Amino acid sequence: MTPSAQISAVIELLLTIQNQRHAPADATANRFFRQRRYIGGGDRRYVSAQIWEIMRHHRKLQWWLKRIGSQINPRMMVATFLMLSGKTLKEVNNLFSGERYAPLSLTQNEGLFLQSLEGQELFYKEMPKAVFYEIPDWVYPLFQQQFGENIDAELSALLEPASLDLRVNILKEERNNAKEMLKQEGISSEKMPLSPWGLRVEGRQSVTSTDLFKNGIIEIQDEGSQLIALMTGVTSQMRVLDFCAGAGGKTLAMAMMMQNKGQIIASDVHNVRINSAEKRFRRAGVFNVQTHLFAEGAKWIKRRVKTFDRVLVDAPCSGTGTWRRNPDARLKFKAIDLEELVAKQADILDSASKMVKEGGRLIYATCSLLQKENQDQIEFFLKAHPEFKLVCPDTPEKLLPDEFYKNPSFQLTPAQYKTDGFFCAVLERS
Ligand SMILES: C[S@@+](CC[C@H](N)C(=O)[O-])C[C@H]1O[C@@H](n2cnc3c(N)ncnc32)[C@H](O)[C@@H]1O
Repeated sequence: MTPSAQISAVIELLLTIQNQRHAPADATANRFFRQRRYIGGGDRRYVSAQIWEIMRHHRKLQWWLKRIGSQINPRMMVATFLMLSGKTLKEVNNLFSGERYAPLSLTQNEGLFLQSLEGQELFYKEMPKAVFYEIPDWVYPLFQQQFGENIDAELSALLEPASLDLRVNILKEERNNAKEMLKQEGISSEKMPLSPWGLRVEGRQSVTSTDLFKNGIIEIQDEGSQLIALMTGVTSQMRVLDFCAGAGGKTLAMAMMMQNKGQIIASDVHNVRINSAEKRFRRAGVFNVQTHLFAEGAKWIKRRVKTFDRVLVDAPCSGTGTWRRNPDARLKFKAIDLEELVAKQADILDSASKMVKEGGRLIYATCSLLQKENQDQIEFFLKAHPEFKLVCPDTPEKLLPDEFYKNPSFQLTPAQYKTDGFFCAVLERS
């Protein structure tokens, strides 16, 4: 593709993402490229990288367009992004050439608007902080409350691209060997500082095409997510319920901790997720897990009251802790979504807690950075359930780093731990 045709594709994809507001941007992008097989690998990478950057600076680009008095549309978003990334008006004019496969030529007005951006950068000192950090206005005070004077460091880290984290499946291979095998497949990695199973990959690599991945020796899993599995303290004698198992990321890690023994039930309300979890269990050689799909009005819970040693609630949440990976999610998040999520989490916690046997543990986790979904949720639960109390993790063999044994809960943040943002609390039924 010519550079102009690439820019045309960026504009078209941005428009498609905007028109499909309810779909995640990466899913829309994948569909977009599948329907345009003529876009080769190199062009696809270029277009994806540009879209990713535009999504990461969406609020700032809109702010600039308003400031110069221009219409806000995908074409001007892209042109503005090019100008603020260091291109001159002449270079942008050349890209918007109006020739075959190129974007239409810039109108006189568009040219004037863009001219006023010459010499400017994406960041501007007068920008409100919420714009600067790409946070919805209503969320910014919640982060202020959460982070206090660390807010700038935390929100800057939330703007950085996330690392690619892997968990080695020690049912199949030791971490050192997996690291070597990965290297032989051309992928360098480092041992993670916190998880005993983790490898952090340098740069952007396609690990899913490696033999290690295909043979279930590695899984993609953020270090914070691995720590949540560790906080459950599951062992091979236990009966465990993963109440919101989704596609089974934490179930897999717990099955490994249990050395494929004991019993895990992985439940969820979404069939598609359970199906993909089952495929992952097979690939990982995990056979101590059964799946369960929650149906409306099921008696399933009643029959299993107080029967599990450990119940993990990895609750549906705002995903604010994963905003490094999902720049479009932050643009779509509404106050009403948060209220609904908080109510749903309380409901799920209440149901799941019934299944914990006496002396057993309930582990609550989210990938949220918001107090309402985390600390407040636990406080609310404890008031309604005096039979539960917060306890420190009892993970055997010192698998967790020392600092985590001293507290019944943690809040991980990208700035502090270089993980996604995660909350986890451990509660015990007396
Ligand atoms: C954060 S995700 C779980 C991720 C998963 N544990 C993992 O590690 O890959 C939350 C899950 O909760 C499920 N969920 C939503 N409402 C639920 C409910 N009422 N009961 C059980 N699961 C629910 C969602 O379908 C989603 O898969």
